Amino acid sequence: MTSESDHPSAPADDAGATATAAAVAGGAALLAHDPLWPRTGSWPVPEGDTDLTLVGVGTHRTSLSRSRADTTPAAIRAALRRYSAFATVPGRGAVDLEHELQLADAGDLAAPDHGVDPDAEGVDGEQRAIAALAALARRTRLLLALGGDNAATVPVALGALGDGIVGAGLITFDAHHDLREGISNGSPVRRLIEAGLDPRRVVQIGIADFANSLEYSRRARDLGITVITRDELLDRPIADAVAEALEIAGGAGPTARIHVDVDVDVCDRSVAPGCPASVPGGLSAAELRRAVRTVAADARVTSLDLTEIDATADTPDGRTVRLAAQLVLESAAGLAARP
Ligand SMILES: N=CN[C@@H](CCC(=O)O)C(=O)O
Repeated sequence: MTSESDHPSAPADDAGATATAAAVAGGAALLAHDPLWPRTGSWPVPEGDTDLTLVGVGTHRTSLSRSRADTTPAAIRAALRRYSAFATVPGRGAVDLEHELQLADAGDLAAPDHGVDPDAEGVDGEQRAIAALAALARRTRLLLALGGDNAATVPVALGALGDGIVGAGLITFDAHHDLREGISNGSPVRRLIEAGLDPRRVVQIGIADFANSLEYSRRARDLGITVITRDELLDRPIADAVAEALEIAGGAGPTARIHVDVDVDVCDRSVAPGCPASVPGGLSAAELRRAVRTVAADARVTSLDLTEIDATADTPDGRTVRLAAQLVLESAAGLAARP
C-alpha cells in the first residue's frame, strides 16, 4: 500500500505511458483484480457510431513554458485504469458507464502541432489533425480530446465544429484569456475568433488575477467575451456560472453547438501541479469535476478538450493526471445524464 494510492491494493507501477510520465502518473497495471470491480479505460477503437470517443492530441511544441504535454494522453489512459466506470447519475441512479454508453478510444494523432512536417502542398500537422478530428467527430456524440497543451484547442474545435464554427459557442475553463498574439498555447481563443467564432458566444470561466494582463483583459472586453473571474467564483456556485455560460454559448439557437476547452490550470496549483501555469487559489478539483459533468450533460456540447497537463512534471504523485482521468469519467457521466 502506498500513500498516493486511490485503492488500498494499488501498488505504484505502470504500463502505457512513457517511462517518466508513467512513473509520475503512478499507473495501475498491477492493480489487484476483483471480478466484481472492473477497472475502466480499456476502450475499443471506434467502429461505427459511438457516444464518446477519446483521442490524444499531444500538442506541445509551441508552448510558452517548456512542456512535454505530448506524454499526457498515454498517462491519462494509464490513470483511468485505477478507476471504475461506476457512477451515480441524477435521474438514472447507480450505473456502470461502460454498460450505458458506447465508449471508444481512437488513440493518438501523430505530431498535431502547427507548423510540423508540412507536406509538399504545405499541409502541416495541425491541418492533418483537423481533418482526422472532423472524421471522428462525425461518428460520435461527444469528441473528447486529451491534450496536449492548450494549442490543441484550435484543431479540436475546428475539426469538431467545421463550418459550423460561425454559429457555435465556446466555453473555456482556464486561468488565462488565451488571446495572445502569435501561435502558442496562449492564443487558441484569438485564433478561433479569427477563424469565424463569434466572440459574443465565448464565455471564459476562472480567469485569474496576476496571471493575465490589462491589455488582454481589455481585448476580451472589447470583443464582447463574457468573463467570469476566479474571484467572482469565490462568492458564486460553479453550477450557476456554468448555467449562464451554456445559455450564452448556446444562444445562437437550439441547434447551436458548443466546444468546451478545459485547461486544467484553472485549478488550484495544489491539485494541478502538472500544469506549468496553474496558480495558488484556483478552482478546486471538485468544482471542476462538477462543471465538466454539467457541461457534458448538455446535448449542445459536442466536443471537449482537456489541456495543459505535462505528465512528466506532475510531481509528487501524478495527481493532475489523475484529475484528468476523473474528468474523462465526469464527461461520460454527464453524457449518461442527457435526457
Ligand atoms: N492556456 C494557457 N495560457 C498560458 C500559458 C502560459 C505558459 O505556458 O506558461 C498563458 O497564456 O499565459
